[in-house]
Amino acid sequence: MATINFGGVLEEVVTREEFPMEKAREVLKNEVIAVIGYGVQGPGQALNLKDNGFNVIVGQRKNSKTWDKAVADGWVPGETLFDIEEAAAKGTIIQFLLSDAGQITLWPTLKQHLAPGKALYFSHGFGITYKEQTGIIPPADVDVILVAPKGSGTSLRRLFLAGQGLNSSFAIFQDATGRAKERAVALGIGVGSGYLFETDFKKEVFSDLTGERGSLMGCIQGIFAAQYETLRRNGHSPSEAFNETVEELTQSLMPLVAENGMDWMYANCSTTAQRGALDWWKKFKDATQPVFDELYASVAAGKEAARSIASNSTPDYREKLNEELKELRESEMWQAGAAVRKLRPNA
Ligand SMILES: NC(=O)C1=CN([C@@H]2O[C@H](COP(=O)(O)OP(=O)(O)OC[C@H]3O[C@@H](n4cnc5c(N)ncnc54)[C@H](O)[C@@H]3O)[C@@H](O)[C@H]2O)C=CC1
Ligand SMILES: CC(=O)[C@](C)(O)C(=O)O
Ligand SMILES: [Mg+2]
Ligand SMILES: [Mg+2]
Repeated sequence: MATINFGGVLEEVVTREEFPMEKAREVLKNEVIAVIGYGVQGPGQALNLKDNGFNVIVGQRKNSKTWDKAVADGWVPGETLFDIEEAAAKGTIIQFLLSDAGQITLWPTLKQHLAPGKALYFSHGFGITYKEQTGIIPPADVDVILVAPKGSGTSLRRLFLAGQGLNSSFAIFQDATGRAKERAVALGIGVGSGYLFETDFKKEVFSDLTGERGSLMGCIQGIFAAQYETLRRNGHSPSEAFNETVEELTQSLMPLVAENGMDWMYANCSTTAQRGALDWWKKFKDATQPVFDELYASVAAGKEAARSIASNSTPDYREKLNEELKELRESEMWQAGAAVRKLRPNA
């Protein structure tokens, strides 16, 4: 572990330098890693592990679109691709990467394949933390570990192919073999993480649910929609409103934030912009703080989990989500966005 100063707070993290891929391969050399589920995280983690030289198989429902996707990605039925139960039986490490709601349905079946000494791996603290709602209570003689990449499985794969990596958290819920930590860290390195920071299952799920409902996904769409509406109400064209709300942010300003922080992005804007942004950000913070506090409380009370389980367990959950995504896509703002994207010089 390396001790790093994060803004004045010292934290122990794992980097690729002190835990190189060679070491990860050594730790996992006798393991069969069974990746169960081939949705978004499944492909990213399974393909990265395979390309990094680990022994990986995929478990997926036969006669499904994702089974076909797995075949198209190079997994071979009967050799590296199996139905879920067969893969779970073969795996010594079982990466449980079904949707969080899907994990509840499969749990009674999956737990039968958790022979003593195996490791049960999650990429979210959801199933374990909200056990009253999920019923996921692992037997005491298996390791229960987590590696949660902080981003989409799609980005995990893309960044891996570009020679980069997403940061991930890792956690140990249960150490039955005495090897839980080295297994978790080796898997974290193997799936293509940048650096790894330690957490516990509860903190992982509380922060993750807050982040995706908040500034990463929910809040950002809310803020975009509000500003776009104000501009449109005041007679600005869709093109002007979209550029001033989204396109400039994603294409010009966020890359500068990613590169060197907020003050660096500000410093590369006009002094007029800097004056205004420095005056207004605190007002936005104050306006949204109560919403974030409400959100965190809802997460901590298990209400967000309940809502997610209820809506994602219905047979037509995918169609319903797609309908809502369609509504977003067809809103004027995002239709304007589609037109703007087509006009990008490299489009
Ligand atoms: N989507 C992402 O990039 C991220 C996901 N995670 C976590 O990783 C885990 C996997 O998430 P995703 O990849 O988004 O899952 P997903 O929603 O893409 O679903 C994964 C697979 O589960 C299958 N599935 C769903 N219900 C099922 C059932 N009842 N029986 C059998 N198969 C079923 C789906 O067909 C799909 O192939 C979750 O715990 C999630 O919170 C963590 C970080 C990011
Ligand atoms: C991509 C990610 O890490 C999220 C937003 O938390 C998720 O997909 O659940
Ligand atoms: Mg996340
Ligand atoms: Mg999440």
